Amino acid sequence: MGDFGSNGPSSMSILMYPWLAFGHMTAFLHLSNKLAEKGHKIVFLLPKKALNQVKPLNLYPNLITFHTISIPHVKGLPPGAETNSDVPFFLTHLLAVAMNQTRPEVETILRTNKPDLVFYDSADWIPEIAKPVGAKTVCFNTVSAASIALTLVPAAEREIIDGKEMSAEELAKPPLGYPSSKVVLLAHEARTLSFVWKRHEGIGSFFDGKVTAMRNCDAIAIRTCRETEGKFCDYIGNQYNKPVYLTGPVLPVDELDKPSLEPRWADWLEQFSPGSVVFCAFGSQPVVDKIDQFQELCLGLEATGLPFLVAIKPPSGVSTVEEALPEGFQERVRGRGVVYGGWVQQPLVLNHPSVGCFVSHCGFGSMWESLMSDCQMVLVPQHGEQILNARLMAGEMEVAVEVERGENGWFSRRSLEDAVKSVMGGGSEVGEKVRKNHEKWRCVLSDSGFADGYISKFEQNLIDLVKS
Ligand SMILES: C[C@@H]1O[C@@H](OC[C@H]2O[C@@H](Oc3cc4c(O)cc(O)cc4[o+]c3-c3ccc(O)c(O)c3)[C@H](O)[C@@H](O)[C@@H]2O)[C@H](O)[C@H](O)[C@H]1O
Ligand SMILES: O=c1ccn([C@@H]2O[C@H](COP(=O)(O)OP(=O)(O)O[C@H]3OC[C@@H](O)[C@H](O)[C@H]3O)[C@@H](O)[C@H]2O)c(=O)[nH]1
Repeated sequence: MGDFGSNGPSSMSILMYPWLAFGHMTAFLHLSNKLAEKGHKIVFLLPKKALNQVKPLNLYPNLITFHTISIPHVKGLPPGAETNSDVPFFLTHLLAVAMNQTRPEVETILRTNKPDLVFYDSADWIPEIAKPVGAKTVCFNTVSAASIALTLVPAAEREIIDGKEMSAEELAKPPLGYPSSKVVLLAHEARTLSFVWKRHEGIGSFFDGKVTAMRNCDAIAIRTCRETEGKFCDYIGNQYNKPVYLTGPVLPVDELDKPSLEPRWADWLEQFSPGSVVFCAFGSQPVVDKIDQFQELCLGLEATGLPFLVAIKPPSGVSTVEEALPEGFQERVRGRGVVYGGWVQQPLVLNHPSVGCFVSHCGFGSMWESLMSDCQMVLVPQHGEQILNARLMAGEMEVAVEVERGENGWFSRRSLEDAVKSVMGGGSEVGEKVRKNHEKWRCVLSDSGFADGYISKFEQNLIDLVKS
């Protein structure tokens, strides 16, 4: 085995197989770009339908090769479903079943490619098929260390009594030794965690899958940094008794220099004064279950009186965002407000000079992208890990405002309007505080040596792992 890496004569060959969700595939691809920049070769496995969307993000087509995988149909899934974007949230476990059925195809690819390393997050059987071909395995987590530490460590195991739902209080209890009292869930929020321990036929629970994935890998990797989540990473390392490699934020900074925002949005945003537009996006998968909450979101933005652009998937039960809009809404906001159900280039929109505020569901990818932008941030998290990310941003880092919710967990148009106005109007104490703190973090994170330092260390960790 020769020397590896940016300074060595030979490169590592790496296979990547992320969970079938755009938030995960994009994070894996950003990391692939960083490793390709250092001369390593990557074979990237993904479903056919995802190829067109992900391909433009490949900055090193000579080193990163896409290999499409056939995702079999599983009874209960919509016909042709291949990624999380095609599947309602409550059917996600069936997509995991479909991913498991790709094992024979992945095994053949592994035997042919014989990579040095395999990166995965959800396909917990990867170590079983990688070992025989001599590949080392890395479980690369694209979600926050805090959300893993709260629910996906051995100490978070729960005794599930079949047929009995866990109470919200039980769900909210952090595992022994959990290192934060701020990044936690309230009882009503913890209900969104019930999926973690729920058993499904053929695949067990989400908890079982993730713990197996992290127990059996050679190293755990997390897309985070010590400065924001050090104590959670240490906790995870101790729980699994294995190394935890950190990649840092892994954002495609150079791409932002390219003036390639689609003209339809560039032209639309251009009409408004600098920092005046509210951009709202809720990630790559359908997250708002209830049409009423979808409408409160629209009405709250309308009430701010500011120009706004919303990129969001339709709520459950309808197939287009237009069907879900409140009555008369489009006429009232014509010229200053757009709700769009398709894909927009989020990092480029966030960096457009007219955009001054980001209303986000607080997915971990969006969290990094917003930290690197100079937008004010309003958080409307929908599910467990997004709520924890929001606590990290609003509670620990104090860089954002989280929208207030009632006892039932619902937010109102008024609470959204208030949150946006608190960060967009001049002279608000909270608005100034989050702006200042955000600016401090942005300086730290965008320092040229910061991200590069993480990636260099990460590359060295991988080289040592492969040689071991
Ligand atoms: C099995 C079905 O899955 C459910 O949806 C899963 C979504 O999970 C996201 O990933 C995580 C979510 C959470 C969370 O909400 C709360 C937590 O405390 C921890 C996590 O962790 C993860 C996670 C962690 C590590 C890792 O390597 C991962 O790959 C994920 C994921 O981002 C998203 O794409 C999934 O849709 C769904 O609710 C369904 O009801 C379940 O049946
Ligand atoms: O219209 C869109 C929607 C999304 N995106 C991009 O897609 C990515 C979405 O990832 P997020 O992590 O924010 O959110 P998702 O809900 O899609 O992801 C999910 O899986 C990945 C985890 O890190 C998230 O925490 C989890 O919520 C971001 O990089 C965002 O810029 C677009 O570019 N355009």
